[in-house]
Amino acid sequence: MLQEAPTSKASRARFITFEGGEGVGKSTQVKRLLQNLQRHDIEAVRTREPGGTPKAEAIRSFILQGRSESWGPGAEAVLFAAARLDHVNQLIAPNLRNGTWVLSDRFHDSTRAYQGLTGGVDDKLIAGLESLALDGHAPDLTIILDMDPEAAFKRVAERAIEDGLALTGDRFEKEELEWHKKLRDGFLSIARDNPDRCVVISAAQSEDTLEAAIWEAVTQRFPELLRGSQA
Ligand SMILES: Nc1ncnc2c1ncn2[C@@H]1O[C@H](COP(=O)(O)OP(=O)(O)O)[C@@H](O)[C@H]1O
Ligand SMILES: Cc1cn([C@H]2C[C@H](O)[C@@H](COP(=O)(O)OP(=O)(O)O)O2)c(=O)[nH]c1=O
Repeated sequence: MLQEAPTSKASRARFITFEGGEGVGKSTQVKRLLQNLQRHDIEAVRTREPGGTPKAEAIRSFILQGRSESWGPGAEAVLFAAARLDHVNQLIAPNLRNGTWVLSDRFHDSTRAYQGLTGGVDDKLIAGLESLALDGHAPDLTIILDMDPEAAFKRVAERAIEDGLALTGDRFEKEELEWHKKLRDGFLSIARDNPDRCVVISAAQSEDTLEAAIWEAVTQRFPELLRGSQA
């Protein structure tokens, strides 16, 4: 009978998540990290939350259009977890099993920060939803992009003007500045509580400088990348 070769720790596919407030540059940096990994011959995919699978994208539209707002943060935490469960089962776990690295623009820390620490949902409910939805697939590394929310909004507005785009804003982007400051503190407290998994990087730098800082954090955490040892 054929036996699967054991995957060595050095060659195991990694799951990396990006977290932080609105407009700090997560999507931009997820794309850049994907390219950097591919340049090092690492198979990788990028995805996002809420979303990543057709069912989770349906939940994303429902929430971000504001249709669940009146249900309150507890019910919204359940909806985000339902989307996550499908995302983990259908996309994240199968890719990791096949040796493909997964980069996700937001993941469970967003529920913890938005619905839990900022929205006031009980920690026990958040923890229960987390263990249900993750099913053992905690990220290997979480990059938290940190920035003063006022400066981030200014940057997004300037970029929108440069690109001739209208600023719209979804359900959460419309919250007050104080709320966004609390959210920032929430992400920083998650980083303090999970020092082995989380790295905080200042997002108040150019896209290129930030990309280099993220690459340094990723290669420090996974030195096998520089040895070119993905089996
Ligand atoms: N380091 C940066 N400096 C200046 N502008 C940036 C930087 N990173 C991203 N942007 C711009 O800010 C806006 C939000 O970036 P994005 O990557 O979509 O953020 P997020 O995914 O965190 O919401 C975009 O217009 C993007 O081009
Ligand atoms: C994954 C997740 C996202 N969210 C919120 C954060 C964002 O406001 C929104 C996702 O919208 P998105 O447009 O992806 O925001 P951003 O570009 O800032 O990442 O959903 C939660 O409140 N809880 C969650 O668990």
